[in-house]
Amino acid sequence: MEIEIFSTKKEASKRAFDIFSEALADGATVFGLATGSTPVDLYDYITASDLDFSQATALNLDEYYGLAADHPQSYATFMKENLFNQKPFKETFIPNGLATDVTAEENRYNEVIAAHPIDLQILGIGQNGHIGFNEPGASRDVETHLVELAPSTIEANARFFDHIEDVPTKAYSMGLASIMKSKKILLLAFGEAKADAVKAMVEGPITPDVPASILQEHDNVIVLVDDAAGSKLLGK
Ligand SMILES: O=P(O)(O)OC[C@H]1O[C@](O)(CO)[C@@H](O)[C@@H]1O
Repeated sequence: MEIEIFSTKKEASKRAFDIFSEALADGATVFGLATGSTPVDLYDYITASDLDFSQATALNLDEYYGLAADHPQSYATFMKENLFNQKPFKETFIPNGLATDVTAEENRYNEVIAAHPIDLQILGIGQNGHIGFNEPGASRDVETHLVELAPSTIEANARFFDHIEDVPTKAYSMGLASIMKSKKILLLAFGEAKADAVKAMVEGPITPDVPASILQEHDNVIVLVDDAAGSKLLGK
């Protein structure tokens, strides 16, 4: 794991943009993308750039169960508003939140991932150490699956909804096994609320209690943090 610490979120996001651009220039064609507040500045840099993704494929990590793609809080809508409307990709994939045949949807999305091996995966991290929606206790062997969201995740994401009761309690998510297949991983974390999760991911034992800690076993991971998120790392 390579860790880089920046004074501000903006500087870290600019570095993320540079890594993204280099990957594209080096021939990457499949990008794994994340939602949430973390990658928004990166997406702003991308939409303001002249990078061309018309030959590229995007695969998203997760989608809320029960939300239609055109629901205002769906991750499909988030991606359109923050990236795809301004920067069209050749093709984009995201789990179908309305799919009620869970096994069929898990299999469908696993086939999508198998057909489009991810060159560069962007990740955020939850305050409880989740990546994608792989909550504490998640098995490292699982691919796309329907997740029961942790109460702390529902609370953290309530800020995007009018009422906490509106936050879906489940989501389809790529599994840890799917994420670990990505050729390169770029994880971003900003703000003091992420400091404990970052420390546990980087310096703690590899444990299902901190799903992101499995990234210590991947040989091509870059972690970009701001000072606040990196404040508990040794040597800080
Ligand atoms: O970036 P945020 O909003 O802090 O969320 C943390 C992570 O949790 C998720 O919302 C769950 O997948 C990710 O999209 C995000 O990277």
